[in-house]
Amino acid sequence: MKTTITHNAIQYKIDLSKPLDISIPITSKKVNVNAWYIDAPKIEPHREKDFTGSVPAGASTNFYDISFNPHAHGTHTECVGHISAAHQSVNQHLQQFFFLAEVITITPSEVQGDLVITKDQLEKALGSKTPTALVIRTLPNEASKRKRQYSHTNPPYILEDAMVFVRALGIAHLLVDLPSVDKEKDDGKLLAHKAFWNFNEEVRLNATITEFIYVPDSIADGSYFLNLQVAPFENDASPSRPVLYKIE
Ligand SMILES: N[C@@H](CC(=O)c1ccccc1NC=O)C(=O)O
Repeated sequence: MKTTITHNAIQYKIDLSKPLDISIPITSKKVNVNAWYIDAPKIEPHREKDFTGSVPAGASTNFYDISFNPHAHGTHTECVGHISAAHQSVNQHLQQFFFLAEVITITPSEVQGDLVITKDQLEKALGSKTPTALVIRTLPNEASKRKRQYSHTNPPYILEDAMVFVRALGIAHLLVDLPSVDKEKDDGKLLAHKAFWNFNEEVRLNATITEFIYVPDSIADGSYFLNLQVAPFENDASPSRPVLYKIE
């Protein structure tokens, strides 16, 4: 199923029958990807006194309760509500779902014992491109990233001036394969989050950060259309399923 998209007076062809899903699903397994020092998600039959919501247990339907944390347990998209005192819901602020996106690959560099993504690396990878959405795949890119237990591992993160550069380019949606764009233990500074949303000035309410994506090696760097939607929870963050379509 092919379609032509006209965007800023340019025509792009994509094939809707060839979606490239870059989400990590949420399971109740111990090996579910995890960060921020909490247990695995729970997905289990609802239980009342003499009722278990499971067909094998005798119920007419499967009727499962789910308990998870969007920031800790899989691909999720967040808005400025993640760091603001005032409640802000990603479901309210993400109101368009197709964006021109660029996939880039970065090997974080070592700075003072941390692995970081620098402005220089982003500048080189993007060249003259100014997409609305930026998808960053970091190297190494083992498939085990989909199951990694990140707590206390000090994963790579994005430097503040690199994020100022992202904002200045007008990138409204940033997607990364890391648990956070900031250092795991930073005493709450959250410099990259704040730079991205322009937190101390005119806040970019409609801008989003998607964390815990996984971009398989089979997806080449380059330009795509991105379909980005969240489960409609009214919360700062919600599980999401970013899907790329190669521009043909
Ligand atoms: N680095 C922060 C913590 C943090 O960033 C965080 C904590 C819990 C859940 C998500 C977090 N950041 C996600 O982007 C701190 O050390 O206070």
